[in-house]
Amino acid sequence: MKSLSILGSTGSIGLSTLDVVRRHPDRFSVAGLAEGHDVEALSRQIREFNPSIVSVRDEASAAQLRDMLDGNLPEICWGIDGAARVGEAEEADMVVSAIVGAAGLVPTVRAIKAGKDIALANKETLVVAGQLVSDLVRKHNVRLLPVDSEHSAIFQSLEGHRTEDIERIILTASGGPFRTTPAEELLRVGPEQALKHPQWDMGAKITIDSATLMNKGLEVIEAHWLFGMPADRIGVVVHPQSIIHSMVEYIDGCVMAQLGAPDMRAPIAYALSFPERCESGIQKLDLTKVATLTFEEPDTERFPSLRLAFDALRAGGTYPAVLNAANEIAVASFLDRQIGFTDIPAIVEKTMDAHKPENTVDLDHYLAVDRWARETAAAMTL
Ligand SMILES: NC(=O)C1=CN([C@@H]2O[C@H](COP(=O)(O)OP(=O)(O)OC[C@H]3O[C@@H](n4cnc5c(N)ncnc54)[C@H](OP(=O)(O)O)[C@@H]3O)[C@@H](O)[C@H]2O)C=CC1
Ligand SMILES: CC(=O)[C@@H](O)[C@H](O)COP(=O)(O)O
Ligand SMILES: [Mn+2]
Repeated sequence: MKSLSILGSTGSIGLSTLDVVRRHPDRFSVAGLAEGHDVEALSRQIREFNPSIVSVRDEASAAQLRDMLDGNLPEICWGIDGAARVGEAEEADMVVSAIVGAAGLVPTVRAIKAGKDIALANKETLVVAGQLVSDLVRKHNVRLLPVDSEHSAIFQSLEGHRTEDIERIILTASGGPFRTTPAEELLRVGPEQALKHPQWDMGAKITIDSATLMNKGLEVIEAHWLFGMPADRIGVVVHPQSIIHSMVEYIDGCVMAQLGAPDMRAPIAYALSFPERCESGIQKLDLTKVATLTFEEPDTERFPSLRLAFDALRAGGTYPAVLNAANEIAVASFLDRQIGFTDIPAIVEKTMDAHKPENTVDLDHYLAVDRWARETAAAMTL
């Protein structure tokens, strides 16, 4: 039996994770749950999965939750410290890191320091503090298993192969809802159009990132830290059907790929049950129904965010943390209709230009840079 703490349990990844857990009561149990403000949803999860510790956004939400529950109460905490305590829970064998944004960094770092294996959905953790997190994973001898669909595909395509035989890794991108939208129309698109992802049903922030191609940029940086590949050996190809989840090309020209229906329960089930596999509930792939798989070059003129992420990775140091924080602020402002779609990469680029880079592996330093970039980007949204 593997006991899980799920950080971000009421979100898209959290719900898919709990669906996998529900299918395997003999295999997985829930030690802890952490989320933000959806106390109602959390109370239902507590009744079904009986965790011993939970966390919500603030003290008021904790009081609200306590009033909703009767019988055996779990320990109730709040804030980032509360989420981190859920990750550190003694009975947890593995932590599913699925809080959205850089808010997931501290709980993930503390879970690693507590010796927990990590199933990582929260890509921002590696974008902000990739060197620190990689060092801690080695130091505490824990497993960092990818949940992100592309990285799970690469992880699976690497199995049984030697690192020195890899030529490059190739991330697939759906291209998002604006793949064929002309540049001048991108000036006018709003959140309701950007939130219509062609293939995946996900939280709002990552869905906007998919529309700008920043999601792919963040994933390039995530791949760099997970698989030790330099920027020049990470490729991106647009594949609108999202059936091939990513690929590894070897030095002999052979390419290994992982295919499947676009449903996050597959990579989640793989991370939870690794090195075994378990039934995930996804639809079986019928290639005769898919019929056509197509591929295109990404357009970094219309979608500069992908280029900015490669720039940040090549520049290194604290640049990726700045890229991420400015993007989080710009995406939130776009969702609030304060700025337009094309302002998102413009704000990220200007914030990066204003940054004086530093090399650091210190958590507080990363957090200070994150705060600076948020303030700088926020001033541009007014
Ligand atoms: N969705 C997907 O298919 C994929 C997602 N990912 C990554 O996984 C992560 C989660 O994405 P997704 O599930 O879509 O996001 P959602 O917005 O759907 O869910 C986010 C979860 O995090 C919680 N949360 C947000 N802020 C805080 C906070 N400060 N403290 C505690 N909990 C918080 C939310 O709680 P509440 O809503 O109650 O506030 C919610 O449970 C992201 O990093 C994303 O990039 C990666 C690959 C695919
Ligand atoms: C499901 C998943 O892993 C997402 O990151 C997905 O890849 C987003 O699709 P895009 O390829 O459009 O960014
Ligand atoms: Mn992905």
